[in-house]
Amino acid sequence: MITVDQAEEIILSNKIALSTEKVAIENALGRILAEDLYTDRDFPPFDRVSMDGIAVVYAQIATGQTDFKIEQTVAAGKPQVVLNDTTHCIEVMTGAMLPIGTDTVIRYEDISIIDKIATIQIIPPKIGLNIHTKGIDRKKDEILLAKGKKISPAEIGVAATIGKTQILVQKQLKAIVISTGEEIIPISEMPLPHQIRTSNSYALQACLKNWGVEADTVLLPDSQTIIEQKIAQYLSTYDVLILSGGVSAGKFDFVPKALENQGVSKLFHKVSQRPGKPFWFGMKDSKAVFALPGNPVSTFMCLHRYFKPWLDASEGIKTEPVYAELEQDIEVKFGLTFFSQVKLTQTGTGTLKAKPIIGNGSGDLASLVDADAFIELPLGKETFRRGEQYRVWLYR
Ligand SMILES: Nc1nc2c(c(=O)[nH]1)N[C@H]1C(S)=C(S)[C@@H](COP(=O)(O)OP(=O)(O)OC[C@H]3O[C@@H](n4cnc5c(N)ncnc54)[C@H](O)[C@@H]3O)O[C@H]1N2
Ligand code: MOO
Repeated sequence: MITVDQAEEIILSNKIALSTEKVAIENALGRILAEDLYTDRDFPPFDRVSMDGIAVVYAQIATGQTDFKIEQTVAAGKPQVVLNDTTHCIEVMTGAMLPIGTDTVIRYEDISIIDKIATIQIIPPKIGLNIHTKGIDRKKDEILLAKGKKISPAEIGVAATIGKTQILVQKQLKAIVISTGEEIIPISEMPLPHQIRTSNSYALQACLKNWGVEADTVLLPDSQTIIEQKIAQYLSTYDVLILSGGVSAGKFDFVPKALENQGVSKLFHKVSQRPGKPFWFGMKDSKAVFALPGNPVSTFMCLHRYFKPWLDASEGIKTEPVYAELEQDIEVKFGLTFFSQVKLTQTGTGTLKAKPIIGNGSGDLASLVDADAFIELPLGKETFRRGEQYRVWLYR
């Protein structure tokens, strides 16, 4: 049996390459940028008036002049004008081009205007006030966004300002969540006493959706023939297969055998962890197969601990690890890495505190709603002390 770290290393060394496609900017939110974006002009593109008021020559103020005749009024969106007489001023609006010959803008709040004469009430302390200087934010042809970045509303704004109506992004993974088990039924049906509604299909699909992956779902019975047929079909259609159930030692746990028969190379089966010990992972060419143990807490944990880092690696995304401080001691006597469910709170100084939520094992799906994350308590220790910090895998 391999360790959690070994399992992670194998999974990360089997990331897949995603192709690219162009999408309209309106549909680019949450996608991964697949091209570098450059400024097409200076930011801002001209000396931009940043307050409504008058534009003057500062040297005139320095001589003691306070009254300035207004030559004209310039709105934003008008071509640049010229100040004809240095002892005059031009009324300017926020967003307008600074008139040629002027160097300072004085706000309406600091002047009075009577009969087209502006009188300065509050002398500006220096030249250049209230001007957003051409190119001060970014210069033309500077890199704005490097490829590999996840597109948030901030990236949409800068892409829009350089006129990107279409953006090159990574293609989204095509994923399918396959739940196996004779007892598993669609959630729309009324379960008989021996049946269970397929919560995993929906929980996993929702996690994937959160991570920008639209996944299909399917239920399969515990029939090796059907599982094999379907796996063959899905391997030709999807980039990644995520199975739940049928991977442990039971008489009807056909998933590992079915996968291998369909040419999926087993890269490991069983990880020294609780929950999720019977986790199976394999590849067929560039297709990845995560066969997760069916117990809902195991499935959920394995998806966060293994699938998400694999997705990030495949998309070229870097995510920083998050650590939390144990709020109480935990004893782990079973010699496996223990992923304890924890409720997180943040202290005033920013430290995350983790309070263990002890449920009734990996079948206790309801306990997931009481917690926020799994804290990873590594092999090699039996007592994990209050105040010690460990990595957490957040799921909300
Ligand atoms: N002799 C052994 N038995 C078991 C071992 C073992 O090492 N030796 N491992 C145990 C562990 S740990 C786990 S976890 C489970 C995993 O078993 P499977 O992956 O084969 O999963 P199933 O047996 O199919 O299901 C387990 C459990 O989860 C429920 N389930 C399955 N799918 C869903 C779903 N889509 N939605 C909701 N619940 C689901 C299922 O009804 C079972 O109760 O094996 C232990 N046994
Ligand atoms: O992996 Mo199992 O989840 O320990 O019950």
